[in-house]
Amino acid sequence: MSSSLPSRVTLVDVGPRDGLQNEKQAVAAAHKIELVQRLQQAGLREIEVTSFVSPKWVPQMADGAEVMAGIARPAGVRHSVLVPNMKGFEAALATRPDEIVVFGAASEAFSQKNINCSIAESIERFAPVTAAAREAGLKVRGAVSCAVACPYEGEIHPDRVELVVRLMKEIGVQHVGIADTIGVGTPRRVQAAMERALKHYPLAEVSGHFHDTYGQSLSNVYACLEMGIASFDASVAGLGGCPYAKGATGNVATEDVVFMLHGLGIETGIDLDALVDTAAWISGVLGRKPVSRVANAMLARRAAA
Ligand SMILES: CC(C)(COP(=O)([O-])OP(=O)([O-])OC[C@H]1O[C@@H](n2cnc3c(N)ncnc32)[C@H](O)[C@@H]1OP(=O)([O-])[O-])[C@@H](O)C(=O)NCCC(=O)NCCSC(=O)C[C@@](C)(O)CC(=O)[O-]
Repeated sequence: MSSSLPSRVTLVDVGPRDGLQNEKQAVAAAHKIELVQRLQQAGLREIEVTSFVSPKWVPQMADGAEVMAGIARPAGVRHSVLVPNMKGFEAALATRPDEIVVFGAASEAFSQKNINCSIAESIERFAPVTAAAREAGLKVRGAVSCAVACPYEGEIHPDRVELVVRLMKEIGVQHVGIADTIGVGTPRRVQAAMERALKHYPLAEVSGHFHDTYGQSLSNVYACLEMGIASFDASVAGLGGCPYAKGATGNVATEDVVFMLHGLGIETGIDLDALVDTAAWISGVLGRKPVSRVANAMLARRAAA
């Protein structure tokens, strides 16, 4: 374990994709485009914009091409999109993402529910996608869902995380994101999963993706910082959930992570006030308050001033 924490951390805001994919109400493409714009203005340099999946499975992401076409593409900001297969890749490629994300799972049952195939079949699908993306000059990230536990199978052993990580490495995936899909992970269990990823990928190419269902996500981010991991997914206003993990709440809120990191003296390049404005804005669009403790605290303090 590293003795000092990283001096700089990269946050990937997954709010436009993971955050909105599970919304019951229709969210206009124009609002998604504005969300990306506001995140960029708040200093986010990595944004997961949308996914190119079946609109029958995830209707909320059916406007991926429109959203990608509508966003500004300033230099220095990386825009990623989720891709499950070659059909998704071809649609994604036409929108010029900087990065694609193939998404597998350490649980067979979740793989079947989420992408309608086994883990082995998913790797077979990801192999040509990864090769084509790299050929096109795009970076390929891999997400490993259910790295701690699965909503259908229960606890997942780190051996199973390592297996998927190794298979992703073998097909040329360049980065792995270790995901606690249902947010039951606690620091030592998350570290155990991360250790397996670090057997196959360097520190700079491993990230954490923690849902906050049981309120553990910030502790898990901290546990990973102690290992030297310096990249995390987070979702503005704590938006989100996965349609195939019922009851799972959103990712750790970006504002909460930024507040903790800045408190630790770790740079993010993110303007917390502007981020809180964004959290308030998108929550207003959705007709509710942000889930983020930091956003609510800062908004209450502003209102009282
Ligand atoms: C993977 C599939 C497509 C397989 O779905 P399938 O039904 O097995 O696919 P298929 O190849 O048999 O095709 C069936 C139909 O889907 C169409 N199709 C096939 N592929 C595509 C595509 N890419 N885009 C658009 N359409 C597509 C295809 O053209 C055909 O259309 P039809 O002839 O019936 O009209 C489906 O299961 C799916 O779309 N699943 C969506 C899963 C998803 O988006 N889940 C949420 C994201 S993952 C997540 O949130 C977890 C993560 C990453 O955040 C980390 C964590 O926290 O765990």
